[in-house]
Amino acid sequence: MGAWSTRCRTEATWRSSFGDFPRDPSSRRSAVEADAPLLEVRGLRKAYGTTEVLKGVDLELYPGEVLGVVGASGSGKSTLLRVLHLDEDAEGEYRLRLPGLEGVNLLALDPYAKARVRCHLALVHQEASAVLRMGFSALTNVVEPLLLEGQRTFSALRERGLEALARVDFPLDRVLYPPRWLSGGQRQRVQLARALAQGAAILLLDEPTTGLDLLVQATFLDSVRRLKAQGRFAMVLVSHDLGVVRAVSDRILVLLEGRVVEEGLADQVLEDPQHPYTQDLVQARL
Ligand SMILES: Nc1ncnc2c1ncn2[C@@H]1O[C@H](COP(=O)(O)OP(=O)(O)OP(=O)(O)O)[C@@H](O)[C@H]1O
Repeated sequence: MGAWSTRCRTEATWRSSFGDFPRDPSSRRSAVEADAPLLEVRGLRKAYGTTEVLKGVDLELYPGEVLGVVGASGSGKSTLLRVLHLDEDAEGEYRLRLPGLEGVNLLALDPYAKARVRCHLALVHQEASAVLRMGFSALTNVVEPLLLEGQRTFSALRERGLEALARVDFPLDRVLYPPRWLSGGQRQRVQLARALAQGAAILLLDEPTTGLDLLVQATFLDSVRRLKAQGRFAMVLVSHDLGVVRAVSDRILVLLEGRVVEEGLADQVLEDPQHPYTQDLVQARL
């Protein structure tokens, strides 16, 4: 089997291959050394026509950490997430330190191989319709990755979906509602539950709290923090809101016109910003 043909190991396939799914996800990633990046990007370039939007971005994401990405409107944050989710072609190197993918530059894979790798990556998008099927129920949306993997036992799918939804505090009396009947916060929880059911290693969050009222934002961020504490995912969080980024991020990366201009521990970047743009950003928030 070529490296590119690696399959995601959701709970269902894990059980059939290895017995009980490990409850502590860190044991599931024992192949990943704690001090080595889970995700590594080098010299990432992305252009639309003649306009270069990402101009040589380097970044690392370590197991269990949350990397916050901030920057001005148009600096390339969402483009970066789309490239990380393998939705866009780009130049450079992008590696995931996961079994079967060591040494593989994901940007060089063909579309079919990218689709297989994508099951390690999950998106939570400001616009739920970018991730969810708005006409299907919340529960169907959550178990869809398992269906695509070949799971057909209704009771097992239902149990797995309900478990994922409960884990992110989704109201279980609404699991049969389609997303268009749900509130913004509930839609974001469905996306989180889907990522859990999928067994993704990396969660990519694009402005996940934009448009939510403050209380809903706070409870959503609590769920994200809990998933982080449980070591469920490593996460890249894009937000224009420094408060949101500070609430959950271990490190922060600042993008300006497609380049990383500052990077460091969250407290360090926010309390002692070095680049004039970051200084303005922090100042503007005070
Ligand atoms: N599909 C596309 N075709 C052409 N240009 C695009 C496309 N997608 C994004 N761009 C351009 O790339 C640049 C970066 O866009 P991107 O959405 O990544 O920025 P951003 O930092 O996420 O901005 P915002 O905070 O406003 O969402 C913008 O100038 C945008 O117009």
